[in-house]
Amino acid sequence: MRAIGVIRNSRRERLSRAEFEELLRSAGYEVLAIVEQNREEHPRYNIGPGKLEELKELVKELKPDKVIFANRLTPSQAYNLWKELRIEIMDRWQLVLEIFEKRAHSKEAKLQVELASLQYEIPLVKEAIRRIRLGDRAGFKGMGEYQTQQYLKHIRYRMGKIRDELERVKADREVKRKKRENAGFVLVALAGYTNAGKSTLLNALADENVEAKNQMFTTLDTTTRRFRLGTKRILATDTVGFIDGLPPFIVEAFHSTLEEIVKADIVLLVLDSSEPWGEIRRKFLASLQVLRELKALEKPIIVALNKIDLIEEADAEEKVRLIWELARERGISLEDVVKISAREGRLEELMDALNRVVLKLPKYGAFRIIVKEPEKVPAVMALINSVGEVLSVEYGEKTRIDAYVQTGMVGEIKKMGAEIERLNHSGEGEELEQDEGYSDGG
Ligand SMILES: Nc1nc2c(ncn2[C@@H]2O[C@H](COP(=O)(O)OP(=O)(O)OP(=O)(O)O)[C@@H](O)[C@H]2O)c(=O)[nH]1
Ligand SMILES: [Mg+2]
Repeated sequence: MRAIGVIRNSRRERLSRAEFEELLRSAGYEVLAIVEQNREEHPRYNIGPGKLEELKELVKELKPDKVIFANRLTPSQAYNLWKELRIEIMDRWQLVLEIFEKRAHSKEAKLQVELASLQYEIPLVKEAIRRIRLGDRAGFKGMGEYQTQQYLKHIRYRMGKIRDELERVKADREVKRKKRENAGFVLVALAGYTNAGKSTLLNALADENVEAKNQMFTTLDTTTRRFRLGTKRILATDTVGFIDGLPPFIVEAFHSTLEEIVKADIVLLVLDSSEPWGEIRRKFLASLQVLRELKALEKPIIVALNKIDLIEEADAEEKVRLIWELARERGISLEDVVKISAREGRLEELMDALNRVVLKLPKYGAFRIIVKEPEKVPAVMALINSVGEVLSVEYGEKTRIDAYVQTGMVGEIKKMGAEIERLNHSGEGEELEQDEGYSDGG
C-alpha cells in the first residue's frame, strides 16, 4: 500500500515526524510523500484550504492508495477530506488500530482490536447518515441511507457480543491471577512506551523467548513469565506498548490487557535511554498519563532506563537525574530509577531495587516466628524462604526466626505448629490481632 502522510503542527500539538514515519512503516506503508503544515486546526479540513489544494495536486500526481494524517480528525473533517480528495482518508488512531490488527495473535487481542475499530467507526457512520439526510449522495463507504443504518445496527450488535466474550476471558484471567497470588507470587507489570524494550527485558528476567523486534507494537497480548528474586517468587507481565495520548477508546478496548498493570504489586516503567532527552521526556510523560488513566500512579513505580549499552555512563547518570527531577516536578513519587541493559542482561540495579521494594509491599510484613519442636524447623524455614526472607535465626530450646513473610501466608505457618507475631518497628514482638487483614491461609 502506498500512502501520503500529512502532519499539522500547532502550538497545542507537536507531533514527531520520525514517530509518524515509524508508525507508517510499522503498518506496512510505502510513504510517497509527507506534507507538513504549521497552523492551528482548520475546522473543515484540519489543514488549511491552501494546503488542501497542494495535497490535491500531490494525490493526482502520485496516485497513493490512502492519505494518512498524523493528527486526529473529527468525523466531519474526515468526510470533507474524502469528498475533496475522493480517496481513503485515515487518521492517527486508525493507523494505530491497523498496526494493532496486524499484530494481534491471541483471541483476546483480536477481539479487543475489533472492539476498538468498531467503536471508532460509530461517529464516522453517524456523520455519513447525517450527511445523507442533508442531501449528500454517498453514505459511509458508498452505502445508501438504509444500508448505512443497518451497518450501524450491526456494529452495535457486534460490539455487544465482543464485550460479552471479553468478560468471560477476563473472569478466566481473574481466577488465574488469584491462584498465583495465593501461591505467594509478587506481580510485576512491565509498562512503557512502545519499543522501549519491555519484551526484551521480560526475556532477560525469565530467560525465555517472547517476540522482541525493532518495530512498534510488537506485543499486544499479555505474556506472563515467572522468575526468582533471591527467595521471592515474581511473576512479570509484558503489556501492550503506550503511545502519545493513547486515546481513551483504545485504553478501554485494551482494558483487560492493561488490567495486568492495575492488578500489579509493582509497576516497572521501561524507557529507552538511548534517545535524546526530549524524546525520553515526552515518552515518560505519555506513560505516566496512561498510568494515571489506569489509576496506577499510586503503586510502587520503578523506572528502568533501558539500553544503557548504547550510551555513555555520564549521559546515563544525567538522564537518571532528569527523570527524578521531572517526577518531582509533577508530584509523582518513584521508588527508584535504575539503569539497565535488557539486551546485555545488565540488571543488577533493577534486581536490587526490586528486592527492596518487594519487602516494602503491604503484602509483606516483618514477623517473629517461634518453633518449639526442632524437627519442624527445616520445613518452616523452607516455607518462609519460598515466599519471603529470613532476617535472623536464633537456635535454642525454641528456635526464633525473624523474617519478612507475606501476610497471606501467616495462617499456613501457624498450621505447621509455629507461633507467629508481627514485629513492630523497634523489632519488638506484638501480639497478633486477628483483624489485621491477613487471611488464615487455607
Ligand atoms: N541496544 C539495546 N537494544 C535493546 C535493549 N533492549 C531492547 N532492545 C531493542 O529494542 C527493540 C525493541 O525491543 P522490544 O523488547 O520489542 O520492545 P517492547 O517495549 O516490547 O516493544 P512493543 O512490544 O512494541 O511495545 C528491539 O530491537 C530490541 O532488540 C537493550 O538493552 N539494548
Ligand atoms: Mg513487546
